[in-house]
Parts: sequence; structure tokens; C-alpha cells
Amino acid sequence: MTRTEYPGHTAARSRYALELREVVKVHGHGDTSVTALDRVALGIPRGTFTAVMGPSGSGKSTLLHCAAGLDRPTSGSVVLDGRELSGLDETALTRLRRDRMGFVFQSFNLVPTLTVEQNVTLPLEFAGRRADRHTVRTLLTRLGLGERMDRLPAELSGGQQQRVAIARALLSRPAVVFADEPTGALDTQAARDVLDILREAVTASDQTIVMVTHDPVAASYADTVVFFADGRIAGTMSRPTADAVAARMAQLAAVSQAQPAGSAR
Ligand SMILES: Nc1ncnc2c1ncn2[C@@H]1O[C@H](COP(=O)(O)OP(=O)(O)OP(=O)(O)O)[C@@H](O)[C@H]1O
Repeated sequence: MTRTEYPGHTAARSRYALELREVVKVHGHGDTSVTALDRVALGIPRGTFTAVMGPSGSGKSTLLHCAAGLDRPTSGSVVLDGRELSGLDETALTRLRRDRMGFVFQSFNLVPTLTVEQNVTLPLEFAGRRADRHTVRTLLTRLGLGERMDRLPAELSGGQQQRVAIARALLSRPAVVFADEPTGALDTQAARDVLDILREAVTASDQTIVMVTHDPVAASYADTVVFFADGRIAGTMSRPTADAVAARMAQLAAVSQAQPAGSAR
């Protein structure tokens, strides 16, 4: 099976922030086992924005968990920033996640008792490093939060809270930012602002973002959409438009209705 990679990029290893090599993930055992990922081969070039889409149960969350080392593949390997995750023990994995990965979730996951600035610098403090105040201020100003550094999360709108979470994810310039439905809890305008920020982090700052989403509009901000169906890559789309993504998703949903998601394979 060939690795799914994007046009214009060679297979040179250093180009990839993240590689999945023939990754299989089976949940459970025996008759009730489910193959959530079925020999997934994927290379995510550095400095690109990738959206991962697919019907419910197609394996998106499992992919994100295996890629971030939160779950171990049954077979195959994951290489993040040149490091193969299967060779790392839990301590090394935790360190790699802290130092080289950023996370943005639908539910923001901010610490309610800490200010915006404290939330943003928390991962660095856990790593025993001091955040440069000027860098933090510059980042927060770029994200429209320069005047709100001393506020608590409860004093901010949902969109502002998500921007704090994005600042937290970007501060250490991680190799990959994983975003799981980052606009799922936001209204249309706040969602657009968040997507603009993610897009700019890639275009202007060369960050690498992998975003799971159900929303074709959100996916249209990516360079490439990777479609999943039934634990396998069902195709990719470069320079996606929301309409083209929605049409492809409708096709996948029709196929998945014919073969119910979650059926044991
Ligand atoms: N811990 C688990 N134990 C057993 N089966 C699981 C487990 N986690 C996921 N699965 C199954 O693996 C398959 C893929 O699930 P996954 O959550 O990765 O899909 P998804 O595309 O993220 O779905 P959704 O869009 O609904 O979040 C599904 O059939 C699911 O029921």
C-alpha cells in the first residue's frame, strides 16, 4: 500500500512532521473486536494544514489518538517529528507530547482559576521553562487578546477562550498541532475567526496542523482534506471548497449507511 501524500511533496522523510506507516488499530478482542484503523499510511508535510473528515465511526478520533501517542497502534508505526512513538515509554511520550505537540479541543480545556496569560504559559511551566513575556504578549496580541491577558476564562466569550487555547498550543512552536473539532462549540463568526487564526499559523508561521472536523466550511480552510471511511483513507482533496467537501461527505455517508459504522470487521 502506498502512503497517501500530497501533490508537490516528495517522499523525503524530513518533509513530514507526522507519518503513519501501515497503522492498524483494533479495539477489543475476539468476536466483538473493531478494526478502527486498517493499514493507514499517511504523510503530513511540515507547514501544512490538514483536515480529517469522515462519517461517525470511521476512525478519526482513533487516528488522532494514535498519532499523538495517546493510544498505541496494534501494528504499524507512527513517526512524529522524526521520532518513532512505539519506541518510547510513557514518560518519554508524555515529554514529547508536552514539548513537540499542541492540542486544541472543542471544549477549550482552560484552567478556570488561571488568567489568560497563566493558561497560555502553563505547558512551558510544566516543562520547567520560563515563557518570555514579550513572546506571549506578541502572540496574544496577534490573536486579538492583548488586552485580556489578566482575565479569567469565565470573563471571555467562547471564541476568545478557544483563541487562548490556540495560543497555548502554539507558544512552544510544536511540530504538530492536533485540533479536535475546534469550532464545534462556536457560533459562525467566532468559528471563522478561529479558522482564520489556524490558517495564519500555517501560512505565516509555518506550523503544521491536523484538524478533525465534521464541518465542510472548517475543512475548506485546510490545504488538504483526508477522508476516512471504515477505518481506511477513502481519498484526499487539495484546495478544498466547502461545497466540494460536503458533496464528498454525502457520498461517504451514503456508503456508510449501507454498511453501518462500528460493525465488527
Ligand atoms: N475504546 C474503544 N473500544 C471499542 N471500540 C472502539 C473504541 N474506540 C472506538 N471504537 C470503535 O472504533 C471505530 C472508530 O471509532 P472512532 O471514535 O475513531 O471514530 P470517529 O470517526 O472519530 O467517530 P465520531 O465522528 O463519531 O467521533 C468505531 O466503530 C468505534 O465504535
